[in-house]
Amino acid sequence: MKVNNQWIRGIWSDDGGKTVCFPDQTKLPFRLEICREGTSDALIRAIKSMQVRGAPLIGAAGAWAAAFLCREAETEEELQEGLKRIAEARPTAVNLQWAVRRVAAASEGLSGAARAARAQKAAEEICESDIESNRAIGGYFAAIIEEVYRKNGRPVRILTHCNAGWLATIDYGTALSGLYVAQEKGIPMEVWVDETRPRMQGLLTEWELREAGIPCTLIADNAGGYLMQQGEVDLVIVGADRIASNGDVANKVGTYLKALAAKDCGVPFYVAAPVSTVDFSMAEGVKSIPVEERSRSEVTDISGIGPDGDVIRVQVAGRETAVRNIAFDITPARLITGIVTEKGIFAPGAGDRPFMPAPAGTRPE
Ligand SMILES: CSC[C@H]1O[C@H](OP(=O)(O)O)[C@H](O)[C@@H]1O
Repeated sequence: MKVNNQWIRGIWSDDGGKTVCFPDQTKLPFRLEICREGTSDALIRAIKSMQVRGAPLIGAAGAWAAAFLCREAETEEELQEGLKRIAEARPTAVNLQWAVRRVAAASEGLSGAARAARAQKAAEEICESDIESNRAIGGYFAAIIEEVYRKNGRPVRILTHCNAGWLATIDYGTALSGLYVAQEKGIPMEVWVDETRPRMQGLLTEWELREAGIPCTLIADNAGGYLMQQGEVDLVIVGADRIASNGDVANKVGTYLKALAAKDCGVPFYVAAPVSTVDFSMAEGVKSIPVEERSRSEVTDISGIGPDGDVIRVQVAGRETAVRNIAFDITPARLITGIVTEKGIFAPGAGDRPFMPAPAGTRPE
């Protein structure tokens, strides 16, 4: 995306893979600071601290970390231990484990500079395919937005949770990709943006949409159900961190509650994600997908801008307060109208079994 006349991606290399650059998302939307890192350890830290975040972007950063590791490791043991540390940096987004496996497999059997070069090529391929997937996802969801616009003849009112925009990927995003494509087609929209406690990723979505000129309104997470009940939401679109084979979806905490409200109010509820977010080894998600629990400080403290314009954190709950910081929840397939992937839209809640091994010769429409 272009920001302040500068082309920026979730992560990119401008020196032939020696280092990678990425916006520090812990400073956004208050300050746009570009980080530059060239070691696997630095990228592990960036993933854990959420300087880079969002399932596909975590995968891409993990791929680059694995590529850096392939040029750092002096023994096979060091390599395998490092790959494990990268894959375990955050547990819920399956894209991370998937990307590390892809890079490791691509460079297996090679050594030295040849291994490093092949690993880097695999990381670059993962980044490029992410852009293509997201553009395709955007095309499918933009068609749904357009259908609502043609039917109602007014701006389409869309609610989204967390951030699944270009900041969560290499470019375009997943949930927001359809909005960007719809905007290119001249379809008017008005977006309700959940602030998304505790990390407030909704502020990233609001920043993205405002920079893109798409009208949006920031709301408290708990207001979404009321807006749906009052008929002020035409569509809900969210991202995903892991999708089980039956279509159960792990996404930012609060997504499940949005899906329940949408079901109760008859509002179509869509999930947008590349197929790399599907965990084909997992038959169902509600009981099986590992849900990350993060530090208490993300709940007890909140970031903001101080009087002198610096990013500061203030404490909103006491140190003696008991806290559980549950970072994701699982939405059952039965609550999901459609999962928008680069290979099409699937409705597991309506019986589609797109991620189960389809019988030979058949493919869900
Ligand atoms: C395009 S996937 C974005 C997905 O990742 C986010 O989690 P986090 O901000 O903790 O990395 C959130 O679940 C988004 O929907």
